[in-house]
Parts: sequence; structure tokens; C-alpha cells
Amino acid sequence: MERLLQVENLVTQYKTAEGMFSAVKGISFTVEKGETVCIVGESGSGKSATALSIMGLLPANGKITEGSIRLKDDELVGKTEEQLQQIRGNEISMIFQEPMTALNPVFTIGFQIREPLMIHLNMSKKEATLVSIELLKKVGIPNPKEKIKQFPHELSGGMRQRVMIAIALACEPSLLIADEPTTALDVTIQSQILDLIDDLKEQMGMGVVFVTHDMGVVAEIADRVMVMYAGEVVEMGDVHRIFNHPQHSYTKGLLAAVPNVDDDSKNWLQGVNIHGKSSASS
Ligand SMILES: Nc1ncnc2c1ncn2[C@@H]1O[C@H](COP(=O)(O)OP(=O)(O)OP(=O)(O)O)[C@@H](O)[C@H]1O
Repeated sequence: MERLLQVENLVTQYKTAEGMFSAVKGISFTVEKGETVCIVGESGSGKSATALSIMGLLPANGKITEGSIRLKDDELVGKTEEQLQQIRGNEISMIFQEPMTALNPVFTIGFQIREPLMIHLNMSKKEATLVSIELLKKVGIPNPKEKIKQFPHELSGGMRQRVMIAIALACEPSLLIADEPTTALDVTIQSQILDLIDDLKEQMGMGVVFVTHDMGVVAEIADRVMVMYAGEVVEMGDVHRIFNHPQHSYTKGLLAAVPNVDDDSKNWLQGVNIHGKSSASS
């Protein structure tokens, strides 16, 4: 496997009325090409702060105060906003929970997919339109030629999230960061979107950092799992190992919260598919 992302001793702090608060407390992890790493943990454990640190999208009161984030040997910590914008357009893309807030309601779908192609890849409007239609096809949107003329509110939640994924993939990023992208969707659509991300990862050889608090989602999509608690990594390992032999009591607690799962740790996820395989056979 080829190393894509290396995070070392990352400390991310927020300035608050009470002083500096460390949301991320010196975490280290790696992501290989073609690998999905899920970051799991309860609300407030620092998952989003980690994702936003990698993207260089921390809010104004947030700051990386220590550590290193290397993307293919390029150090991201300390880059200017302009340099980071370049990297976000080309190398790293992000998808969020609520596509309605990320899509601009006053522009057509077509306009919003064309924009990054014209800006970052210098395509003409005509070229960008053709590529947009291909991208919408790739993410499973029917009648793409019609859809590019529509506005976000004319699409269902699942279709909007597919549009967001198409936009995120437009510049063929090497790293996709997904922060709870399926939380707002119903279970069937959620499963389709997870399959789509997984297929596109395979086709494009992307690395994926997937933030979620849902262990059912982890079972569907993760290769490796990083468990965060109070800004620290308490456990990291292969998805099968984490589900079948969780080491940390906090991880065991997270697994216990998965519905319809037997309480005995040997029976974790019986009946739940991990990448289409029964966990019992691995
Ligand atoms: N803009 C901010 N200013 C101050 N503190 C913040 C800010 N954003 C997050 N925090 C704090 O940082 C900690 C980590 O938050 P973060 O959003 O990374 O958690 P999370 O694991 O992603 O949670 P969730 O699942 O709810 O999104 C929390 O204690 C949170 O209150």
C-alpha cells in the first residue's frame, strides 16, 4: 500500500471564553491510497475538529497548535489560505452531512458542478458541461442532462447528496473527507450512498476519511477504524479486529450501542455484513 496521509501529534485548539480548549490532543494516524479510515466517537470527541484540521477549514477561533499533516509528503500545516484552497480544489475534497446547506439554492446543479471544473481544471463551459453530465451519471443520477438544469430544492435528499459527491469528485481528489454524509438520509438511501463512495474509492484509488458516530455505517464502509474519545485516539485497528476483539472499554461501549446486536462480544455483528462478508467467517 502507498501512504497518502500522515497525521502526527496533531493538536487542535479552540479559543473560548474560558481560554484555549484542546479539541484534538496529539493524535497520530495514517491513510493509505484506496483505504477508508473511519473516525468514530461520541459527540464532542474531536472527530470534526480532526477532519476540519486536515481540510484547513477550522473556524476563526480554531487553530492547529502542534503537529504535522502530510499529504503525499507535502506538509499542510503552516500553508497559507491560498495554498490550502489550491489543495482543496485538487487533492482533497469534503462532503458534509447536510447537502442543502452546502449547495447554493440560487444556482442550478449544472452551474455548481461546472464551477470547480472551470476554475481548477481550466475547462471551457462546454467541456465542463459534458464532464458534469458524466459525473452525474457516475454517481447514479438518472436523466443527468435534465438534472443539470434543476435547482437543489427540486431534488430529493439522497439525490442532493449524490450531487455533492459529484462535485467533490469533479477534480479527482486523492483524498475524500466525509463528515457524517449519510446521517440525514433514510437507511436505504444511506446504504446506496455508502456503496457509491466505496465503489468510487475502488475505481479512483482514493483514500477516504469517514467521520461517523454510527457503528453500523462503520461496518459497511471501513477498512480501518480510529476510535476517538475526548480528543484522543483510544484505539485504532482493522475493522474486523475492532468489531470482534475491541480492546478499549470505550470501544466496547460504542459497539454495545449498535441496535440488534447480541451483548456477547463474540457475537458482535452477527447478521451484519462487513463488506458483504459475514464477520464470523473472517
Ligand atoms: N467553534 C468552536 N469553538 C469552541 N469549541 C468548539 C468549536 N467547535 C467544536 N468545539 C468543541 O471541540 C470539541 C470537539 O468538537 P468536534 O466538533 O470535533 O466533535 P465531534 O466528535 O465531531 O462531535 P459531533 O459528532 O457532535 O460532530 C467539543 O468539545 C466541542 O464543543
